[in-house]
Parts: sequence; structure tokens; C-alpha cells
Amino acid sequence: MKYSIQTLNKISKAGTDRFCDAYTISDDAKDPDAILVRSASLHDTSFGDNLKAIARAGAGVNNIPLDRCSEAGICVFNTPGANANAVKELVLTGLLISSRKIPEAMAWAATLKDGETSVAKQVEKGKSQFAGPEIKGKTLGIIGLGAIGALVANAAVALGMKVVGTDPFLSVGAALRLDPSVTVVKTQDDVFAAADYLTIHVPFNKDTEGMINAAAIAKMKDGVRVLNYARGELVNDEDMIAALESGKVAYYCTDFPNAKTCNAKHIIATPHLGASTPESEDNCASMAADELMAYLEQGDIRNSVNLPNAQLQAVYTKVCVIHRNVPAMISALTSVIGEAGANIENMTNASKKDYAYTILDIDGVTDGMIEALTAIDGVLRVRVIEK
Ligand SMILES: NC(=O)C1=CN([C@@H]2O[C@H](COP(=O)(O)OP(=O)(O)OC[C@H]3O[C@@H](n4cnc5c(N)ncnc54)[C@H](O)[C@@H]3O)[C@@H](O)[C@H]2O)C=CC1
Ligand SMILES: O=C(O)CCC(=O)C(=O)O
Repeated sequence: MKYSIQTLNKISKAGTDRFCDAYTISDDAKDPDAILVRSASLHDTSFGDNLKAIARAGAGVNNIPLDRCSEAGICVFNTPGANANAVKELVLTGLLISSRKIPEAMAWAATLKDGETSVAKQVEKGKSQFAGPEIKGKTLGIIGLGAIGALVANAAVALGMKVVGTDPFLSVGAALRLDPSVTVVKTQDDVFAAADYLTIHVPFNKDTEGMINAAAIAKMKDGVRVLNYARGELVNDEDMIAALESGKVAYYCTDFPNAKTCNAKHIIATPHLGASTPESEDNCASMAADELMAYLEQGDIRNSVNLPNAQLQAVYTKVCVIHRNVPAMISALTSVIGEAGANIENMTNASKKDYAYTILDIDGVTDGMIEALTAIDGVLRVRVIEK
């Protein structure tokens, strides 16, 4: 069986090398079985009938039309945690350089020339304009304590900071990863009030869009430094620029500059570099490649964002069904299989929000049975995987 994978963006060779000879990998594949993508937007891309999966080599999936994929029975993966350390290190960079006014200091140092006074003397005379506070003993506020937020929290503790964070969906596992000295509070307002430095690590979606706006900024300390290595859309640009102009926010570090913000006062902008390390590019691409192979070859799902995790060891033929999460679906599936005279040796079913996934190990699969399963109201896709 040959599978075709279309790569978009620069995907690390560590990932593409994991695919065996049964795969063709190219950036201009026509009607691929799967797409391997980083940040390229797929919102305006139409998907062929053959497309079974999309793997995002990274965390954020706001570049992928999730609802459309679910309705078309396309499984969407991401690579949780695979680039978290890279982002953590850039956040720490932002924290330190915004505190110590390093961008301005470097720009000033680059203008110096020996004249009546030597560069060395100008340095000693001019340096006081760039004095900035230490982060030790100050409070870092964190919104979102997932893979990145937790690493940032623990690193900040190690640097002597007090850390206050919030996350309405904090899992037990994520809570256990946090240094015990991290104070987890209930509301964002509690974080805004406490933070000398504020960093956000949440996904961009309709609930988080523009969460850092004038009302939120008004609840923060004067002179707060705000760091956004998550997504540009989380911050209201006009409100942030106004807060920088007034000095309410001392610095805004963003990995997502745009025409409004890139030249604004006291912005420290990087061009979406959070995950741009060889280590994280390798990790993300490798994890994404493994997820795609397991799904295409075995129908097994790990780390999907629109479908549940599910795996099944099969002896006969695997029939993988993506369907709506509504009553009587399992009985509808098993009736069709029973009426076809086939035996279900083993099966598993799991659901995620509006969608569900059932994998059946069937002895005696026929074309007619697959047609009948596909025709059931609520079934979105049926795939047969021969042993
Ligand atoms: N600059 C860059 O290159 C990168 C940016 N990112 C961005 O960072 C985001 C976070 O990444 P990870 O930590 O790996 O994801 P994650 O899924 O491990 O953590 C996100 C956390 O945000 C929490 N959350 C969701 N809505 C929230 C809300 N309204 N308030 C507080 N917490 C909320 C979730 O419960 C979860 O714990 C990604 O969605 C992506 O947008 C991720 C990787 C690289
Ligand atoms: O692939 C990249 O460089 C971007 C990473 C990112 O933004 C993410 O993982 O959410």
C-alpha cells in the first residue's frame, strides 16, 4: 500500500525520514492521504476525498478548519509538548531582555563611535538610561498552565520569582508537574492583580480572542511587562499600543508582530520564533510522522484534537468508523455487521465532544457490509484496514 503525504512549511528531515518506502512525501502531492503542516493556514484549502488525516507539527491548531475536518471524517493531530521547551526558553529571553531594556541598550551601543570621548567613556556615561529591575523576587503571572505554561512556571521559580497562575481546565497531571511553590488561583483577575510580569500560554479560539484588552490591562499593575508567545489574536493591538504609550504597560514582548504593532513604542517583537529550534522541529516532526503512520496503517489515534484517542490490536480486518456521538450508533453498526453474517472479534469505542470513533476487528468483511455501514445516518467515514 502506497500512502502519499503532502508537507507544508519546512518539516524537519527527522520526521520525514521516519516514513518507510510505502510513503511518498512531497510538498505538491495531489489528493494526498495526509497533510503534515506547521503554521500554514488551511482555512481556504479544499480537501480531496482521499484526505484522511492532518498532522500539525506543533501545538496550536488555529490554522486548521477543525469543524470542516470533523464533518469530512478527517482526523487532525497535534504534537503536545513537543516544542514546549523551545517556547519556554524564548519566554525567559523575553522576560530578561524586557526587564533590562536590552533591545534599546543594544541599539544604542551599535550607534557609538570613538570621537572626542572614547566609546568606553560614552558607555559608562550613557548606561544609566538602560537600568532595569531584576526578576528575582518579582511576581510572574501565567495564564494557561499547560505544556509551555508549566515549564515557564518552574523555570521562573528556579530564577527566584514568585509565580501565580490560572488555568480553568488544569488537569491533575499538569498540576502535578508544577513546582509546589506555584500559586494556582481561580481567576485571570487574580493573576492580573499580582503580576509584575504577565505571560499567556493559551490556545487562540473564540473564548480567548482579545483576552488581553483595555479592561484586562486596567486590572494590571502599572509598569507591567506583558509577554505573548502564544498567538497575536489573544491581545487587542489598539488597547496594547495605548497602554504602551501611557506607560501602563512598560514592555510588550510578542512573537506575532503585525503592521500595527511591529514599530510601536516598547514592543519587543520576534518573527514567530517560539518553536524554531532544531530540537523542537525534530521533536514535532517525528511525533507528527508517528501519529500519521499509526493512523494510516493501523487506524489507531493518539493526540488527535478533534477525535478521541483509540487503539485496537486486531487479528482479522479492522473497520474504523468515524461517526457522530449520538445514541444508538453502536447498535446500528453491530446490527449491520450481524446481518451480514460476520463476527466481531473485538472492538473499541471512544468519544470526544460531538464525534466518536469505533474500531472493529471483523472476521468476514464484505463490500456490501462496508456500503451499509457508510450509509448509516451519523456515520462520517468508514475505513477498512486489512491485516
Ligand atoms: N510561539 C510559538 O512558536 C508557539 C506558540 N504556541 C502557542 O502556545 C499555546 C499553548 O501551547 P501549549 O502550552 O503547548 O498547549 P497546551 O494545550 O499544553 O496548554 C494550553 C493550556 O491553556 C489552557 N487554557 C485554555 N483556555 C484557557 C483560558 N481561557 N484561560 C486559561 N487557560 C486556558 C488549557 O487548559 C491548557 O492547559 C498554543 O495553543 C499555541 O497557540 C505553541 C507552541 C509554539
Ligand atoms: O511551527 C512553528 O514554527 C510554530 C509553532 C507554533 O506556533 C505552535 O506549535 O503552535
